[in-house]
Amino acid sequence: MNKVVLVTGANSGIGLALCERLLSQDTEGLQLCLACRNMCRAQAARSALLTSHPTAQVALLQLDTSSISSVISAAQEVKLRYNRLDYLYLNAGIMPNPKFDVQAFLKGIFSRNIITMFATGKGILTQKDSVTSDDLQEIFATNIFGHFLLIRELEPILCQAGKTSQLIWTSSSNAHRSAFNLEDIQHQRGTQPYSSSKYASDLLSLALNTHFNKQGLYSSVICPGFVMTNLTHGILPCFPAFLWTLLMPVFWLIRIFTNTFTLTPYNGAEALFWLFKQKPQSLDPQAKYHSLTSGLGKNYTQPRKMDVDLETSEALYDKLLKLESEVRKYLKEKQKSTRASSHFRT
Ligand SMILES: NC(=O)C1=CN([C@@H]2O[C@H](COP(=O)(O)OP(=O)(O)OC[C@H]3O[C@@H](n4cnc5c(N)ncnc54)[C@H](OP(=O)(O)O)[C@@H]3O)[C@@H](O)[C@H]2O)C=CC1
Ligand SMILES: CC(C)CCC[C@@H](C)[C@H]1CC[C@H]2C3=C(CC[C@]12C)[C@@]1(C)CCC(=O)C[C@@H]1CC3
Repeated sequence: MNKVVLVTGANSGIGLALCERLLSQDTEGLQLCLACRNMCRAQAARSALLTSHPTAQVALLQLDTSSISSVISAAQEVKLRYNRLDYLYLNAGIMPNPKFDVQAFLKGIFSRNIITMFATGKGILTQKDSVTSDDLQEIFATNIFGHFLLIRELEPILCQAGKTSQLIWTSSSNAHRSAFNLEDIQHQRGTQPYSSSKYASDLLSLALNTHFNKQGLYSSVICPGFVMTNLTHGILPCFPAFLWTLLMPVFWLIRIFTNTFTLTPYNGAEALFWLFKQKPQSLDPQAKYHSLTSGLGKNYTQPRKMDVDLETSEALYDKLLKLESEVRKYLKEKQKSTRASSHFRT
């Protein structure tokens, strides 16, 4: 039986690099499913993967993690197509409207915190969030809640007797407890919705382990390091892509001091790929697995304890369950009113 691997946000960056790496190690024994919001970009990614691995099984799935109805129909489709799901990579993520604080950056360069600043981006980035058509904060909906709903919908194939499945979150070193507030889990009020959403994924992963390990479902969190992708290019919009490339020698230099500058999607996918090869029972639920690249360009994975606790993770889990039931109620009402309006039209 081939293992089924589903990757969200698989059409570019770290997600696509992971798919490439998975197929490079095992073309025959895998059924890869690229879950993407844009089917043209998904098709292009599939073609690229099939060019280097012509015999691979690569399927596409339309999934917009920021949309409740899209998540629910995508999950239905997965359950129809597959009777097992061995790995679910929760990788799709956004950091829209980032604001880079040049002053704080320059101050950071001449401070003791320079390494932390380069490793985590702490203190130099803020974002402006928006609201989705489901009335959720967009970053929260895309990076965490859509994925939570997906897991809940896929429970029947993720938790099967006698089998284990793995959930693997692409989190970030930018996840900070200080950006997260249990009273405002969507981060409606602050200026760091990205950091808050990533910290929430760290907490949620811990809670999922508490609730699902007995049923054979395990959750882990990774940090890809600082990788040049569409997401990071958006941070300095005045910088065209070629200028980022010109900065590469500077980044290689910085890498000597902080091995978190993985820089390429291939390197950033190291921990995602490493987790694929591990026994889930051997993993630490309180660790974040970091993709790291040494000054000489060698990739490796290192676990580091997360700043999370069981009590907060449980509290977040309860809030997400509550939001889930509200959202389902809202969806039912929306469907009822669309049915009624189409009835009147006919
Ligand atoms: N690059 C970095 O330095 C770091 C990245 N990360 C995380 O890594 C993950 C991958 O990002 P990265 O590869 O860097 O950036 P990319 O922008 O290249 O990849 C993000 C992927 O997520 C997809 N996506 C975005 N929104 C949605 C949505 N609503 N529904 C479905 N898919 C969606 C994008 O699709 P589309 O092409 O259609 O936009 C894209 O395929 C993210 O979770 C990010 O937060 C974490 C730490 C550092
Ligand atoms: C010479 C200068 C133009 C260099 C600027 C560097 C910064 C733009 C980057 C240094 C560390 C980076 C970083 C991120 C974004 C870009 C930096 C701030 C992230 C916050 C991107 C998203 C993440 O999830 C974590 C990254 C940590 C490091």
